[in-house]
Amino acid sequence: MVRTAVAFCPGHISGYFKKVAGETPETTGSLGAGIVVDEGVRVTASAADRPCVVIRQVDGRGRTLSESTGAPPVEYLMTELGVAARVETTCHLPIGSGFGLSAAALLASATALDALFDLGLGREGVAALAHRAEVVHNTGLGDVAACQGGGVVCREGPGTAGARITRVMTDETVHALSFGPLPTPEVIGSPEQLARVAAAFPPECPRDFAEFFSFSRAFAEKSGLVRPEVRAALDACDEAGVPASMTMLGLGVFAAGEGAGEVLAGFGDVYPLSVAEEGFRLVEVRES
Ligand SMILES: Nc1ncnc2c1ncn2[C@@H]1O[C@H](COP(=O)(O)OP(=O)(O)O)[C@@H](O)[C@H]1O
Ligand SMILES: CC(C)(COP(=O)(O)O)[C@@H](O)C(=O)O
Repeated sequence: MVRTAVAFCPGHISGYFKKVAGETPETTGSLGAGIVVDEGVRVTASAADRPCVVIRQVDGRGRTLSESTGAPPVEYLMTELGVAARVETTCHLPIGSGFGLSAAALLASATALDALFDLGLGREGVAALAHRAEVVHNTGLGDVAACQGGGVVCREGPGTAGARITRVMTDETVHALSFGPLPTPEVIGSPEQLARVAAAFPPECPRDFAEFFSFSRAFAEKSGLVRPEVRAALDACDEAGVPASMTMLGLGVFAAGEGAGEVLAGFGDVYPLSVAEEGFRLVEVRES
């Protein structure tokens, strides 16, 4: 009999953020706001002789587009837990493009490993471990905290333990577009970039969806991260009166409201996304 654990975690589009450098990974993270989206990473895990991670990118119909092996942050989870498994991650959204997929892969993997090996970590233990892996590898700061639940989320403290996190639910559709990756470690590992980002940070939580967009856009403009292709798409949204900003940290744009999908379609493949109602979760444990 082979035991397989399946878990899912939604992605997170960060609209704005500010790094908080604590003494430990637990107290390190970011403040900021973003949208937890219904697409993310699905993980299947089964015991193996040695740790192995397979990353699969699929199209809208679930057909495999590419497959690669090895993901240091996910392997770190297994080292820390002292377990060995074959972990397969599947996602449709592009990796490295500001959709928080490293955090989603970590939360879904830790959830699946917890169930597979009966480790008793629970939601808080899973989130704490995933956050540590993310911070240690510089692949993100606030996405794990955000993906503990759904909604338009504002984080007023770093990390997953005790930070004030508020969520606003909405049935709006968000349209997102990616021109390619913007490697997270390059930005959050650079003191100059972080200083600009910190100076651009709006210190309040947005009251509603519209304010989330205006705060995000003001941040994007001041952050110095907008590149020409992103600028062209933002300009087109402005002309059409569509609220839009840049996916942090990726070379992409997200927009909402009437006409958002049509305007972005002029620039590439658009992902229509719903705001997620809940965060990471175990899907099933099956024996076959
Ligand atoms: N779907 C995934 N499955 C496994 N590992 C992933 C996945 N997405 C990201 N990662 C890990 O995170 C690293 C990229 O992190 P990052 O640039 O922060 O991506 P993102 O912006 O999508 O969160 C990858 O090199 C890989 O190690
Ligand atoms: C913006 C970012 C630092 C990285 O996000 P991503 O590239 O999606 O991993 C995020 O973790 C945050 O703190 O808001």
